[in-house]
Amino acid sequence: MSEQEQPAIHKGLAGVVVDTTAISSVNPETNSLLYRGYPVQELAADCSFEEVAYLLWHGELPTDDALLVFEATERENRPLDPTVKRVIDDLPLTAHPMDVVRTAVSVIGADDPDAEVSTPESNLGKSVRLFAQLPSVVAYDQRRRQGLELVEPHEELDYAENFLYMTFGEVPDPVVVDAFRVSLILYAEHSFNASTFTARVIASTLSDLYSAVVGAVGALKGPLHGGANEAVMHVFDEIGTADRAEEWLDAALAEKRKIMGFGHRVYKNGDSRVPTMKAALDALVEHYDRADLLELYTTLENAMGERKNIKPNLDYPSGPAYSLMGFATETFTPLFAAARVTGWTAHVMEQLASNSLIRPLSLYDGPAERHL
Ligand SMILES: CC(=O)SCCNC(=O)CCNC(=O)[C@H](O)C(C)(C)COP(=O)(O)OP(=O)(O)OC[C@H]1O[C@@H](n2cnc3c(N)ncnc32)[C@H](O)[C@@H]1OP(=O)(O)O
Ligand SMILES: O=C([O-])CC(=O)C(=O)O
Repeated sequence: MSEQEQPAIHKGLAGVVVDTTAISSVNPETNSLLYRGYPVQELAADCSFEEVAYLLWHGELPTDDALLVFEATERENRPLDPTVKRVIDDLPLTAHPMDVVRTAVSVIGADDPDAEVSTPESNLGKSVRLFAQLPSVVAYDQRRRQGLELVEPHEELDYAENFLYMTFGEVPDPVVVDAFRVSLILYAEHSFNASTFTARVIASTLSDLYSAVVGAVGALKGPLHGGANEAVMHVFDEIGTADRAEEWLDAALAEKRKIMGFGHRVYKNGDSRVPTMKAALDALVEHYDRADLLELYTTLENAMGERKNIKPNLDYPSGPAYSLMGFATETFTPLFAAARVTGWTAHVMEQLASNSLIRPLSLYDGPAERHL
């Protein structure tokens, strides 16, 4: 390219279509999200999280027989290897829980003698193993921070029930289990978001699946992406009560702060997943009798609409929902990671099935050539 020709720069890759995908379709025009063609709202209403994971990986919902086999495999894979437990135990409590998840995925990978085998069957096996073990990692980390013993997985419980059981030592009310199941389904997949794209970049070098997931966890941690669900709760704590929300927002906007849980790179008119998660939050608010929390939620949402016309994203209702369920705030993004590992690994396998090294160009704007 000559010096005169100035290529278009797509900062943040905004608006750039880099590849095709058959896994999900995010449609801001119709405000819809489809997983393998199915509206996510229908999946959230009728499916278990196991069925949705199977759909993302295989392209079709499981038959009854296939589901039984898949559920049995997931349950067998839940217990953590002693090496993984030991490494978690050795990590300081000052480490963020996302650092624990990132390290645990790395150790699970390093412990796998087939880590370097990259056939579709082997990668599917690794995906199921990570899917089954991340709840054990996340639940154990929350418990150890509270000085509690690890709760071993319960093989008669489904994924969502068992996750809550391992975290809290009991299966909560069905209202809570259902809200949790819905959140996992909504968080599972969202096309070429930053963490999934990170996983695809790593996979495109023909690195292993575990490395791709480690990178994705790192990308998800940031507050402009998955870290926002944790950050929303810090905002709620900072504001305190609904009557202080408008004043807080005006001050935050005056300081040019980004308001966590609002805005989206693709949806500019509202996130398709929010109404479903908001309904789950409403059910939790009623169950726990926390109208005060809902008042704060609504006041801030309305004020943000009036001031900036910016709508909430999925992290806005998920943060307070996870808080009501009893999760520690710093555990919210690990919950997102546990759900999104389904989408990440589906994308790694899709990338590998039709690979091209991901390597964009940049426009140099440093010093002109010079010599010593
Ligand atoms: C599940 C998920 O990962 S969803 C995303 C979770 N992240 C968050 O909630 C963090 C808060 N939100 C944001 O920072 C942004 O909305 C992002 C990063 C998600 C999307 O950003 P972009 O697509 O790059 O939007 P962009 O930054 O161009 O915003 C356009 C305008 O809206 C403003 N804006 C966007 N989001 C916000 C926000 N949350 N608070 C305040 N202003 C905002 C920007 O400041 C910008 O204003 P300007 O034109 O006056 O400079
Ligand atoms: O799509 C995005 O950019 C972020 C998002 O909502 C997600 O990953 O769920």
